[in-house]
Amino acid sequence: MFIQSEKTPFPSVYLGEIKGHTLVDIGSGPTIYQLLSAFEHFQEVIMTDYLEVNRQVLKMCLSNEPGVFDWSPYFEYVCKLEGKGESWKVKQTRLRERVSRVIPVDIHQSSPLGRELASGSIDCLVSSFCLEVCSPNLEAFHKALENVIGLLKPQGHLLWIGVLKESYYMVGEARLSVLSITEDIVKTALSKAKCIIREFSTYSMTPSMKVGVDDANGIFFVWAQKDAPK
Ligand SMILES: C[S@@+](CC[C@H](N)C(=O)[O-])C[C@H]1O[C@@H](n2cnc3c(N)ncnc32)[C@H](O)[C@@H]1O
Repeated sequence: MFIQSEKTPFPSVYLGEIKGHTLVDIGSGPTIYQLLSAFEHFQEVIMTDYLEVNRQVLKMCLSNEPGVFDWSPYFEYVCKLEGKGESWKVKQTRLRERVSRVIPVDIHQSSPLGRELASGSIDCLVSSFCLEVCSPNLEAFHKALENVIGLLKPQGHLLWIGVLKESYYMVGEARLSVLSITEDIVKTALSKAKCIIREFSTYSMTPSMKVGVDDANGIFFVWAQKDAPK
């Protein structure tokens, strides 16, 4: 899934309001599109996934091994949006250099990154289509968000993309269940996880995007900040 335009998502990332040392992508899957703008504002980027097979694909992609998916149109498009006249190849090389590790994650553990990264140590998290897809019920979804937010420093940033009112999606012949969530559910979960919403926007699926691989209604984009302890 790739939706990025002049209006969505996260214009603040382009303005450099969100920056720091470490950016961690939670549940990266085998994809890198979700980092193409945000990574520029951090010195170290860490990608994560639950599945070893996805971590292997990412490592192959980052070391430019033959036969990996061609992300060049995505790089080209993001370079165009950023409007700096930069070559997509330069950006691609920079991303490869900036990602220091691809490590396991389990959002259902109280320390989702185990011993690799301690709670309260991260400046910014990105996560796309992971929490709602990997949580069996609402209680697990709330808890997973709390676990993930626990990784952030006080006032650390969360850049979160998810799907609204989706109950399934297809991967080949396999029909995978998704926890169907609404905008209100996302906002309540953020409040329970002691986060302040800085931006919240939604994108409705157009009829042309409804091609039978899922029953999603829309996408949400959130920029939230972990509340500092009083
Ligand atoms: C729908 S994919 C999203 C991948 C990618 N972020 C994207 O935007 O396309 C969900 C990802 O969550 C991972 N996942 C599954 N169980 C998980 C868990 N318990 N904790 C963290 N990630 C998990 C899956 O392996 C998968 O790569």
